[in-house]
Amino acid sequence: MTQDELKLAVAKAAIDYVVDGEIIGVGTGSTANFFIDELGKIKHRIKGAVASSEATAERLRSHGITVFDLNEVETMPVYIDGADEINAGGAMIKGGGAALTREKIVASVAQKFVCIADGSKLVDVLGKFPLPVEVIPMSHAVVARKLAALGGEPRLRLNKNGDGQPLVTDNGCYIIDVLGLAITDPADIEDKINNIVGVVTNGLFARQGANVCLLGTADGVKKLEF
Ligand SMILES: O=C(CO)[C@H](O)[C@H](O)COP(=O)(O)O
Repeated sequence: MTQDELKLAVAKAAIDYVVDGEIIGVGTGSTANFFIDELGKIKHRIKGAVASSEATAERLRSHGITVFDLNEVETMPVYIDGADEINAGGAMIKGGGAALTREKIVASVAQKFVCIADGSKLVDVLGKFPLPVEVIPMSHAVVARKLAALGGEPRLRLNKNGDGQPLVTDNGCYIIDVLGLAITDPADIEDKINNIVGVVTNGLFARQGANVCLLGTADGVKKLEF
Protein backbone atom coordinates (compact mmCIF):
# COMPACT_ATOMS: atom_id res chain seq x y z
CA MET A 1 0.00 0.00 0.00
CA THR A 2 1.17 3.54 -0.67
CA GLN A 3 1.43 6.11 2.11
CA ASP A 4 -1.57 7.93 0.67
CA GLU A 5 -3.62 4.71 0.75
CA LEU A 6 -2.67 4.26 4.42
CA LYS A 7 -3.64 7.86 5.16
CA LEU A 8 -6.98 7.40 3.39
CA ALA A 9 -7.65 4.19 5.35
CA VAL A 10 -7.15 5.93 8.72
CA ALA A 11 -9.16 8.95 7.58
CA LYS A 12 -12.09 6.66 6.75
CA ALA A 13 -11.71 4.82 10.08
CA ALA A 14 -11.78 8.13 11.96
CA ILE A 15 -15.31 8.81 10.73
CA ASP A 16 -16.48 6.36 13.44
CA TYR A 17 -15.38 8.95 16.02
CA VAL A 18 -17.54 11.74 14.62
CA VAL A 19 -20.36 12.54 17.05
CA ASP A 20 -23.68 13.32 15.36
CA GLY A 21 -25.07 16.82 15.86
CA GLU A 22 -21.83 18.13 17.38
CA ILE A 23 -18.94 20.38 16.38
CA ILE A 24 -15.70 18.57 15.54
CA GLY A 25 -12.15 19.85 15.80
CA VAL A 26 -10.11 19.29 12.66
CA GLY A 27 -6.34 19.26 12.26
CA THR A 28 -3.99 20.21 9.47
CA GLY A 29 -1.87 18.31 6.95
CA SER A 30 -2.19 15.67 4.27
CA THR A 31 -3.79 13.04 6.54
CA ALA A 32 -6.21 15.60 7.95
CA ASN A 33 -7.05 16.58 4.36
CA PHE A 34 -8.10 13.00 3.61
CA PHE A 35 -10.25 13.14 6.74
CA ILE A 36 -11.86 16.44 5.69
CA ASP A 37 -12.80 14.92 2.34
CA GLU A 38 -14.45 11.97 4.15
CA LEU A 39 -16.15 14.37 6.56
CA GLY A 40 -17.61 16.21 3.59
CA LYS A 41 -19.54 13.06 2.68
CA ILE A 42 -21.33 13.02 6.05
CA LYS A 43 -21.53 16.77 6.64
CA HIS A 44 -25.32 16.58 7.18
CA ARG A 45 -24.62 14.64 10.42
CA ILE A 46 -22.54 17.36 12.13
CA LYS A 47 -23.21 20.90 13.29
CA GLY A 48 -19.88 22.09 11.95
CA ALA A 49 -16.18 22.18 12.64
CA VAL A 50 -13.41 24.22 14.24
CA ALA A 51 -10.30 24.45 12.06
CA SER A 52 -6.68 24.40 13.22
CA SER A 53 -5.43 26.46 10.26
CA GLU A 54 -6.56 28.73 7.44
CA ALA A 55 -5.88 25.91 4.97
CA THR A 56 -8.11 23.51 6.88
CA ALA A 57 -10.85 26.13 7.20
CA GLU A 58 -10.75 26.68 3.44
CA ARG A 59 -10.95 22.95 2.70
CA LEU A 60 -13.82 22.46 5.17
CA ARG A 61 -15.75 25.33 3.58
CA SER A 62 -15.10 23.93 0.11
CA HIS A 63 -17.13 20.90 1.25
CA GLY A 64 -19.94 23.13 2.56
CA ILE A 65 -19.04 22.47 6.22
CA THR A 66 -19.71 25.39 8.58
CA VAL A 67 -16.52 26.59 10.27
CA PHE A 68 -16.98 27.99 13.78
CA ASP A 69 -14.78 30.52 15.55
CA LEU A 70 -13.20 28.69 18.49
CA ASN A 71 -14.27 31.51 20.80
CA GLU A 72 -17.91 30.55 20.17
CA VAL A 73 -17.25 26.95 21.22
CA GLU A 74 -16.88 25.91 24.85
CA THR A 75 -16.07 22.26 24.27
CA MET A 76 -16.28 19.57 21.60
CA PRO A 77 -16.28 15.80 21.88
CA VAL A 78 -13.42 15.07 19.54
CA TYR A 79 -10.42 16.54 17.74
CA ILE A 80 -8.95 14.61 14.81
CA ASP A 81 -5.48 15.31 13.45
CA GLY A 82 -2.31 13.76 12.08
CA ALA A 83 1.14 13.71 13.66
CA ASP A 84 4.77 13.75 12.55
CA GLU A 85 5.73 11.22 15.22
CA ILE A 86 3.85 9.39 17.96
CA ASN A 87 5.26 7.17 20.69
CA ALA A 88 3.77 4.21 22.53
CA GLY A 89 2.45 6.52 25.25
CA GLY A 90 0.50 8.78 22.87
CA ALA A 91 2.95 11.70 23.03
CA MET A 92 3.47 13.33 19.64
CA ILE A 93 5.60 15.71 17.64
CA LYS A 94 3.40 17.93 15.48
CA GLY A 95 3.87 21.07 13.44
CA GLY A 96 5.40 19.80 10.22
CA GLY A 97 2.64 21.84 8.57
CA ALA A 98 3.39 24.87 10.79
CA ALA A 99 -0.04 24.74 12.46
CA LEU A 100 1.11 23.49 15.88
CA THR A 101 -0.15 26.39 17.98
CA ARG A 102 -3.68 26.41 16.62
CA GLU A 103 -3.69 22.61 16.72
CA LYS A 104 -2.77 22.66 20.40
CA ILE A 105 -5.37 25.30 21.18
CA VAL A 106 -8.22 23.52 19.38
CA ALA A 107 -7.19 20.15 20.85
CA SER A 108 -7.20 21.70 24.34
CA VAL A 109 -10.96 22.21 24.28
CA ALA A 110 -11.75 18.74 22.88
CA GLN A 111 -12.57 15.85 25.16
CA LYS A 112 -10.74 13.32 23.00
CA PHE A 113 -7.73 13.58 20.65
CA VAL A 114 -7.85 11.02 17.86
CA CYS A 115 -4.53 10.86 16.01
CA ILE A 116 -4.60 9.49 12.47
CA ALA A 117 -1.29 8.47 10.99
CA ASP A 118 0.42 6.03 8.69
CA GLY A 119 2.48 3.39 10.47
CA SER A 120 5.81 5.11 9.78
CA LYS A 121 4.91 7.76 12.37
CA LEU A 122 5.08 5.33 15.33
CA VAL A 123 8.51 5.64 16.98
CA ASP A 124 10.25 4.38 20.12
CA VAL A 125 11.77 7.75 20.99
CA LEU A 126 10.51 11.11 19.71
CA GLY A 127 12.96 13.46 18.06
CA LYS A 128 14.16 12.09 14.77
CA PHE A 129 11.64 14.47 13.20
CA PRO A 130 12.92 18.01 13.91
CA LEU A 131 10.82 19.57 16.68
CA PRO A 132 8.92 22.65 15.44
CA VAL A 133 8.84 25.65 17.78
CA GLU A 134 6.67 28.68 16.96
CA VAL A 135 8.33 31.93 17.99
CA ILE A 136 7.62 35.66 18.05
CA PRO A 137 9.61 36.99 15.05
CA MET A 138 11.64 39.62 16.97
CA SER A 139 12.91 36.88 19.31
CA HIS A 140 13.96 34.18 16.86
CA ALA A 141 17.74 34.51 17.34
CA VAL A 142 17.37 34.81 21.12
CA VAL A 143 15.19 31.69 21.26
CA ALA A 144 17.50 29.80 18.87
CA ARG A 145 20.45 30.33 21.24
CA LYS A 146 18.43 28.96 24.16
CA LEU A 147 17.32 25.96 22.11
CA ALA A 148 20.96 25.27 21.26
CA ALA A 149 21.78 25.43 24.98
CA LEU A 150 19.23 22.64 25.50
CA GLY A 151 21.29 20.47 23.14
CA GLY A 152 19.37 20.98 19.90
CA GLU A 153 20.38 22.34 16.51
CA PRO A 154 17.93 25.12 15.66
CA ARG A 155 17.05 26.02 12.05
CA LEU A 156 14.75 28.86 11.11
CA ARG A 157 12.15 27.43 8.70
CA LEU A 158 12.06 29.23 5.35
CA ASN A 159 9.04 29.67 3.13
CA LYS A 160 8.72 27.69 -0.07
CA ASN A 161 9.03 30.67 -2.42
CA GLY A 162 12.79 30.26 -2.59
CA ASP A 163 13.37 33.91 -1.62
CA GLY A 164 15.25 32.96 1.54
CA GLN A 165 12.65 34.58 3.78
CA PRO A 166 11.24 32.90 6.91
CA LEU A 167 7.97 31.05 6.70
CA VAL A 168 5.23 33.09 8.41
CA THR A 169 2.55 31.11 10.24
CA ASP A 170 -1.18 31.84 10.33
CA ASN A 171 -0.40 33.68 13.58
CA GLY A 172 2.22 35.95 11.97
CA CYS A 173 5.06 34.11 13.71
CA TYR A 174 8.14 32.10 12.68
CA ILE A 175 9.00 28.43 13.11
CA ILE A 176 12.33 27.14 14.39
CA ASP A 177 12.88 23.44 13.69
CA VAL A 178 15.13 21.81 16.30
CA LEU A 179 17.21 18.86 15.19
CA GLY A 180 19.04 16.38 17.38
CA LEU A 181 17.08 16.65 20.62
CA ALA A 182 16.99 13.42 22.59
CA ILE A 183 13.39 13.51 23.75
CA THR A 184 13.38 10.77 26.37
CA ASP A 185 11.07 12.78 28.65
CA PRO A 186 8.64 14.55 26.27
CA ALA A 187 6.63 16.40 28.96
CA ASP A 188 9.83 17.80 30.50
CA ILE A 189 11.15 19.07 27.15
CA GLU A 190 7.71 20.45 26.26
CA ASP A 191 7.69 22.48 29.49
CA LYS A 192 11.32 23.61 29.21
CA ILE A 193 10.88 24.94 25.69
CA ASN A 194 7.54 26.57 26.45
CA ASN A 195 9.24 28.40 29.31
CA ILE A 196 11.64 30.21 26.96
CA VAL A 197 10.49 33.80 26.55
CA GLY A 198 9.57 34.41 22.91
CA VAL A 199 8.25 30.89 22.35
CA VAL A 200 4.55 30.75 21.49
CA THR A 201 4.44 26.98 21.83
CA ASN A 202 6.32 23.92 20.67
CA GLY A 203 5.21 20.89 18.71
CA LEU A 204 5.48 18.41 21.56
CA PHE A 205 2.04 17.16 22.53
CA ALA A 206 2.92 15.30 25.73
CA ARG A 207 0.88 17.29 28.25
CA GLN A 208 -2.10 16.81 25.94
CA GLY A 209 -1.25 13.70 23.97
CA ALA A 210 -3.52 11.50 21.90
CA ASN A 211 -6.24 9.42 23.54
CA VAL A 212 -6.53 7.17 20.51
CA CYS A 213 -4.27 6.58 17.52
CA LEU A 214 -5.54 5.01 14.32
CA LEU A 215 -2.42 3.72 12.65
CA GLY A 216 -2.42 2.71 8.99
CA THR A 217 -0.44 -0.48 8.34
CA ALA A 218 -0.22 -3.03 5.54
CA ASP A 219 -2.30 -5.34 7.78
CA GLY A 220 -5.07 -2.79 8.19
CA VAL A 221 -5.89 0.03 10.59
CA LYS A 222 -4.58 -0.62 14.09
CA LYS A 223 -6.13 1.14 17.07
CA LEU A 224 -3.90 2.22 19.97
CA GLU A 225 -5.52 3.60 23.10
CA PHE A 226 -3.69 5.64 25.73
O1 LIG B 1 1.13 18.78 12.77
C1 LIG B 1 0.77 18.84 11.63
C2 LIG B 1 0.64 20.12 10.89
O2 LIG B 1 1.10 21.21 11.63
C3 LIG B 1 0.46 17.59 10.89
O3 LIG B 1 -0.51 16.88 11.61
C4 LIG B 1 1.69 16.76 10.74
O4 LIG B 1 2.69 17.54 10.13
C5 LIG B 1 1.43 15.49 9.92
O5 LIG B 1 1.17 15.85 8.61
P1 LIG B 1 0.82 14.80 7.49
O6 LIG B 1 -0.53 14.24 7.81
O7 LIG B 1 0.86 15.61 6.23
O8 LIG B 1 1.90 13.74 7.51
